[in-house]
Amino acid sequence: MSSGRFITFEGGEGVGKSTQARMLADILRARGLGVLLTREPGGTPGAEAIRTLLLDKQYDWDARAEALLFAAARSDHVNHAIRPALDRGDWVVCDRFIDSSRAYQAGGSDLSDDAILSMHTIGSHALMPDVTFLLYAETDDVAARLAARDGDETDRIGGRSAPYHARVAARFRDLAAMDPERFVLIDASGTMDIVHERVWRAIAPLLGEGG
Ligand SMILES: Nc1ncnc2c1ncn2[C@@H]1O[C@H](COP(=O)(O)OP(=O)(O)OP(=O)(O)O)[C@@H](O)[C@H]1O
Ligand SMILES: Cc1cn([C@H]2C[C@H](O)[C@@H](COP(=O)(O)O)O2)c(=O)[nH]c1=O
Repeated sequence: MSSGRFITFEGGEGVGKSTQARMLADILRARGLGVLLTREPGGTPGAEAIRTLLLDKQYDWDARAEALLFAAARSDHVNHAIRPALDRGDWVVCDRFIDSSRAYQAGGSDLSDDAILSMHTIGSHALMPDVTFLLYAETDDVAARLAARDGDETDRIGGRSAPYHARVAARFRDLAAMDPERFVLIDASGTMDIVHERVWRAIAPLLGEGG
């Protein structure tokens, strides 16, 4: 019987997911909990290798191949890292998961949500997070953060057009509206500490703390 929780961070490029995932993992560890901090695509040697294939601009995957590669990476990650951690009773804090495939591969292209979820059922036994934080912020604020972090560099998916990323953002919002029990919307504007406080307020009750 697992006592750990599976927490995911979702949202568009550069909105602060990795930062907030790390801050949440730190505060959970400080309370003596076992925590796996991980990311997608990636989190295992095999999935990190697939990440390189997916993000390298030299490859021209079509939408279906791309969705299958994300599902294969997730399958390895779930079966070799996430599921074992949850079975140990650890908390899992993951930077992106299935909702990114639903938003980017289905929302951003012509694949259906059902197709993405079928791949997830085959690859990862349809594992879903307990809580998903969807971070959002003004495009200009995020662009400034990304420019400071990456300069002009983008990867194969991050470098797609503004209309593509707008479709992704709209799909994230739709997913959150369809599943309000699981999703927590987080205003990601303000300092890292202010955003962390918003995240912590939603998690603290799960630990019997006020938040
Ligand atoms: N609240 C914040 N205020 C200012 N800068 C921030 C804030 N949160 C994160 N950053 C900075 O913005 C950049 C992007 O943050 P981060 O890497 O956490 O975003 P991300 O959503 O994980 O990005 P990606 O989608 O590329 O993985 C980093 O340089 C980070 O230090
Ligand atoms: C898990 C997942 C990710 N992506 C995209 C989103 C980003 O552009 C890249 C890498 O993610 P990072 O947070 O910037 O490190 O991959 C995707 O399209 N589908 C997915 O399932």
